Amino acid sequence: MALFMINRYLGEEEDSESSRESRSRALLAKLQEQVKARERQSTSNTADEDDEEQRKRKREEPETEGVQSENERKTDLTDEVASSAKKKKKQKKSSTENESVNTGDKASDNEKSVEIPETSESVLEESKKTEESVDPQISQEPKAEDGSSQTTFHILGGFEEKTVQKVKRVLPQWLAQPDVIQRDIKNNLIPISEVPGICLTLLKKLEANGIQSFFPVQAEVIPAILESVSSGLLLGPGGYRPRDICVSAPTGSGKTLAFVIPVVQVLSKRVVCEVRVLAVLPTKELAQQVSKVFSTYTEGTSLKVVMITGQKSFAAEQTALSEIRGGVSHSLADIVVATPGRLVDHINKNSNFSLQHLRFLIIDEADRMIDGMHQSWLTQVTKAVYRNPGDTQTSVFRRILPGPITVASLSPPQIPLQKLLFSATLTQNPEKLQLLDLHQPRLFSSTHSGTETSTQSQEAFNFPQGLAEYYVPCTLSKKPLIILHFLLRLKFSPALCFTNSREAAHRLYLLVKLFGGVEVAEFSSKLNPSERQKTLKDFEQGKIPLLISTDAAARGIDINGVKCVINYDAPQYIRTYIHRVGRTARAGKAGSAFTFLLEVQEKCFLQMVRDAGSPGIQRHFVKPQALRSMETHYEQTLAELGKVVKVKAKLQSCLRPYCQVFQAWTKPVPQLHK
Ligand SMILES: Nc1ncnc2c1ncn2[C@@H]1O[C@H](COP(=O)(O)OP(=O)(O)OP(=O)(O)O)[C@@H](O)[C@H]1O
Repeated sequence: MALFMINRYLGEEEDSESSRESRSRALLAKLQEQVKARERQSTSNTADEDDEEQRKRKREEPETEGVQSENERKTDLTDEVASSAKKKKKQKKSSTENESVNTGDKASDNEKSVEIPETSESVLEESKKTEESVDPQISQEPKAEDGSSQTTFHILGGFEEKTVQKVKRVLPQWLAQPDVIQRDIKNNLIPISEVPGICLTLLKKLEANGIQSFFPVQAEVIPAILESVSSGLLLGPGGYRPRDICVSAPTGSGKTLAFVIPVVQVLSKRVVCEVRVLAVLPTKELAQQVSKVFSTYTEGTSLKVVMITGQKSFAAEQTALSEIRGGVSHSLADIVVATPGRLVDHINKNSNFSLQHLRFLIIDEADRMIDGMHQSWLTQVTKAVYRNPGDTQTSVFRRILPGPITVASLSPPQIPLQKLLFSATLTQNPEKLQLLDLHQPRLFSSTHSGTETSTQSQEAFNFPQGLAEYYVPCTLSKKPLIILHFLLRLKFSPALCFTNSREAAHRLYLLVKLFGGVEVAEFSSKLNPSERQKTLKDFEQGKIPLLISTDAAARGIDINGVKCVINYDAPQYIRTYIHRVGRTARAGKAGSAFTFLLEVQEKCFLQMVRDAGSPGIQRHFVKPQALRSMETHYEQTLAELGKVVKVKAKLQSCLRPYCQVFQAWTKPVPQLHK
């Protein structure tokens, strides 16, 4: 017996007219009977309503001239069937109040299925469909009077409307149930002496640097890292592998010290200088910042911190990393702070740079570092860590890639590699985290709704406790005026203002400078590293009350005393927003963030911020009268700016050929090979 019967639709011409006619009539008669029977059953009220509806529909249908055609009569009948279906649906609805959305949708599908069809064939098909969905009893009946089965066409690839069920996120246990870190810094300070395991030397250093108490993230994470080295400080028993640690805590909550303190303490017991800590950060500025903190806490010890970010020449970095003594390379660095690009360069081109003794791999701004994984820096690091040296036999230990545990794999002792991840916006995307190849990770997070989050479609993040968020409804032309109003009238300074591009930052910088009355500087990748460093220093020291920046200063940069962050251009991504506004309200202090929004941006932006778990963003409206007195001068400044920009553009086009010649001159001469 055939499993499927396939009926081919042969078109109207192919079908015999008479048999088709008789079949139609038979079925319609049957349907008519059933409809009447159902009508009798239904309550008079509902019948009245539906009749009225039907009459309305009929009135709406275009009047056809002449005698009513066969098709129209059939359509009327089909409508009757539909109306009876509706009645049944209404009855059902009233009886079961809490019917699911799906049921409702099916019913609406039924309604759709009785829309006026064009051919008699489709009339039959449609009426049959209606019957099937309305009443199973009726659906069994469409058979011709002679008892022969009906020809049915199964429409393949039809588009039925279905409500798509919202997919609930199911997070792995470690992500869904993290160790909770308190968000409120001020009320959860822990005196440094109360945190177990920290040596006296470090406690003294902390005090000397003005740290009396630990912030919540430090009080939780420092003991956890110290505990993970307790079963094998540097060299553990075979198979020993501590859990990797992930930390997701708000911006400015003190994550840097949370890894610097335990790592320095662990390393203070080392005998031979080898690269045991590698901290990878996305930008030079951040690497410099972290390197500075490491240097502060390693001062007075034999531990060496080396930064490889490309700020110095490759050769200079090579010299800082290792030296050759007695024909053998010796490491001069215990802690290496690097940017991914330069790190990969050293792994591939510097044969004396060894990561075979690496104990801690610190990935700060971890979500950003995962996104930048296209450079495959992590794969290169892992390869370098497990690269077997030539003298494997004579080596005290042999480092092999972790794999299935066997007696053989457990016997030789080896240094475990532990990953420490930090971010204010650590991703919960398991696919992305998979790239990091974490070992039994343990998460510390201040997103309290660990389990709730798992049911949300969007990730929730951490916002600093002291942050007040505002949005400023404005028009494009009024944006610069509002900035000037904030700085000149409301004295919102020091203020860090973000734009979405270098060009926008530069234009705004020129405009504010020409307007006068406020010292302003710009910060972007256009400046060279030393210029950037100087600008940040001047801003921090209060010499510049307004710094206009691209997202180059959005992440991780710790500038003391920023009172106000202004999003001149609304950020497109929630992560960018969180990092930008996180440049204020740091270390438990208060701060404000203002986001300028055009009317078209408001709805989406506010939704995005709310979905991300913002405690609340308020409206800050700037009255037009407040700006009026500045308008004339502003118009003049705009005209002046136009001239300046034109002159600059001309100069640039004139200078371009000279620049090209100069570039050609300064290009290194290719080496001639023999
Ligand atoms: N225990 C502490 N007591 C006082 N100040 C502290 C303490 N810990 C950190 N700080 C200060 O808090 C500021 C923010 O710290 P840090 O830069 O480590 O924050 P973060 O969490 O890394 O922020 P981001 O996510 O923006 O990078 C720094 O200026 C730091 O010196």
